[in-house]
Amino acid sequence: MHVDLGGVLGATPGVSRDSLERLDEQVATAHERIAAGRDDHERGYAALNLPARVDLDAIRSAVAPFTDAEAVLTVGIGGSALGAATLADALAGPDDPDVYVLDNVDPEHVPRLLDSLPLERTAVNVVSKSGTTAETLSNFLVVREAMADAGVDWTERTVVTTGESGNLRALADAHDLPSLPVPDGVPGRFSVLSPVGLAVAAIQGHDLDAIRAGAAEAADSLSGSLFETPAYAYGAAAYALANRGATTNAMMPYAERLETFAEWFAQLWAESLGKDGLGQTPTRALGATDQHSQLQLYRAGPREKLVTLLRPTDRPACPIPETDLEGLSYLGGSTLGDLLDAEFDATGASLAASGVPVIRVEIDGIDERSLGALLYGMEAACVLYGELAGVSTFTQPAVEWGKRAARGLLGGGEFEEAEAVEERTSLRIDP
Ligand SMILES: O=P(O)(O)OC[C@H]1O[C@](O)(CO)[C@@H](O)[C@@H]1O
Repeated sequence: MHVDLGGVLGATPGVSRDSLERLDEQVATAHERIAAGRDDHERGYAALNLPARVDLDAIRSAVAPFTDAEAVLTVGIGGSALGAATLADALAGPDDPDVYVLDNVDPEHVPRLLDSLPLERTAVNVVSKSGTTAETLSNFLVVREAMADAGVDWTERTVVTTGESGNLRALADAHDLPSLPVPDGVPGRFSVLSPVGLAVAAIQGHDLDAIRAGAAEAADSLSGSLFETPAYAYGAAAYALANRGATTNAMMPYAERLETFAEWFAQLWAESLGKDGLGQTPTRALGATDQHSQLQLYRAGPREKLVTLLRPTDRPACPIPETDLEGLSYLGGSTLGDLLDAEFDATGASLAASGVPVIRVEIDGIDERSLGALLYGMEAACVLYGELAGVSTFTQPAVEWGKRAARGLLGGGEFEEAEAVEERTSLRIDP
């Protein structure tokens, strides 16, 4: 992962070179804290040890029964789905099994998806760290029943990734299902480089060692200075910009294969840093598509955005045929890759021209090694940002209120939150 901060110097809000150098003292202190957390394999920091600790052979042997699958259905939500989906969408090859994700409980979508799948040749990858998440467990019960109705033995088609306890662990043990651990001390949104994110990549036959090697390279690059560590440069600059008013971070990859990465990044950034009234709101965009929907706002709207432009430097070409169409001949003979790169550079310059802070992030290509480095790099950037902001990066207490309310509404116990839902204020306008 290569990071260019040129687009934040002199922007509004922006960060000067001097400020970055002053901030680098705090980065050195934060890095010591992160290194100490890693040395003690402390909760949260332990995620940054995964390249050295993940057992790739265990993943490969757990999914071995499924490598002939025509389809892979991941049943999980949040960190238990987005990492696997990011790797699957980025690395998908023409001969890979199709990958689907059930990370919502939509009563129309779920049965429609299940009806469309070859269930007897589908691998079900059910993932939940807690093993108690309502959406994941209810979806899995629906999937299990659909398989039974289709005469398919779900215990032959299911691999489980979960914690040491919980419903899923009990189910896996009761039916002797192939299962993988969610490593202890690793929050869901930081678990892509564990079995949580790698099981599907293993079923697809991707090079897990290359993913790990890319992540290990990024781990080795962590040092006490943002001027030597791309991940820390990104985290520190984003933090400094948020303090100066850039409270939105628009993650804009210029590659279709990285669109799901922007979703993964959104959970990482939002759930880790959104605390104590602080945080930077991640939004998702896609280059060049959203130049034609969002760019107007980015350039001429409220000055509260950082735009992160992400691209692979090595990408396929796809020649644009010569044409004599009026005003288009300039395109003939170049490639879609050239056009997309020109759009990337032009959009960066257009934002800079209107003083909007831009950070350019480049990866060598869209391959296992580059993805490993990018995912690890952004995790380390997030941990550093959290250290600088003084927030507890590895917890997400604010999500529990809604879970208790929903559980109470469905008769799953007495919860004051459920009563609060009933007592909500309404000002309903009917047609
Ligand atoms: O893996 P689990 O325990 O099912 O949780 C899924 C997701 O739900 C959250 O706990 C938020 O509700 C996320 O942090 C997590 O990634």
